[in-house]
Amino acid sequence: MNRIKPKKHLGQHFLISKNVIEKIVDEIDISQEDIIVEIGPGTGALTEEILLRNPKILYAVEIDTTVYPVLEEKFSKYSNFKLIKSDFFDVNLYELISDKEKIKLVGNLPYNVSSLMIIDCGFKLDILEFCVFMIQKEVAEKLIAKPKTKDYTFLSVFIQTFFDVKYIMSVPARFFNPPPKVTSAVVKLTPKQNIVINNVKKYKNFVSHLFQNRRKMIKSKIEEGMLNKAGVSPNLRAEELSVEDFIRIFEVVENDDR
Ligand SMILES: C[S@@+](CC[C@H](N)C(=O)[O-])C[C@H]1O[C@@H](n2cnc3c(N)ncnc32)[C@H](O)[C@@H]1O
Repeated sequence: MNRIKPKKHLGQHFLISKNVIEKIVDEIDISQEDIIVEIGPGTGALTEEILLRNPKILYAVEIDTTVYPVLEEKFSKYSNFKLIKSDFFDVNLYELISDKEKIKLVGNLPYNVSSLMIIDCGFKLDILEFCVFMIQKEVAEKLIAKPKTKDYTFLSVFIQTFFDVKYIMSVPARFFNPPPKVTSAVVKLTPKQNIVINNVKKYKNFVSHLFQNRRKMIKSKIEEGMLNKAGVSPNLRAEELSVEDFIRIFEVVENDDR
């Protein structure tokens, strides 16, 4: 492990606490039928614990070419370990499974792109069983934030529309090498049943638009007639709307056939 010098630009902070690693993997609740995709295995700290619990297959997607030999050597005896030598954003998860199969997506995410990776999950709802991620605590707090709080942002609404979010635990910086500047947290995201939004991309742009100039009343962005139809007061600000309000307004706007 120590042969690899951590690379800051790839967000490399390797987990060094066996206890934390075990707790994360406990959350994945691995069975022999599981298809697991790990984002950013690094030198394989989480990977090893996942493989010890014997999933059907573990795809580990890593961008850093220098860790490939380490991973290949360390896990050569595991026939269920597949290293995908790629940027996660270039991987088509749909190609890794057959009909009706689902993926447990996990990882100690690179913090510089963690929000983008989480948002990306909103576009893969139909194939995700759940996600277990280590992220910055401040991002985790956004994921669980309620309206009228400072943490309630675009990310809160977008993710809470599609996922039940569970805050598993905070993880202090000393459990990583090198220690990140911030405290971390483990979260579990489980796709909701009965999601009514079909056009996720449009919804994402819609929520993002309403959060621009978040102090402005929403009537400056959406016609009052539509807000009334959605049963939402036009004088409210985006940060005061519930997730259900966002969904209702979106549906009214979508179904407007003028
Ligand atoms: C925080 S480290 C976690 C490493 C290891 N899983 C652990 O917990 O010790 C993040 C890992 O993600 C990798 N990574 C960064 N950007 C990536 C991307 N776009 N696609 C795939 N892997 C990426 C980094 O090289 C690094 O190995």
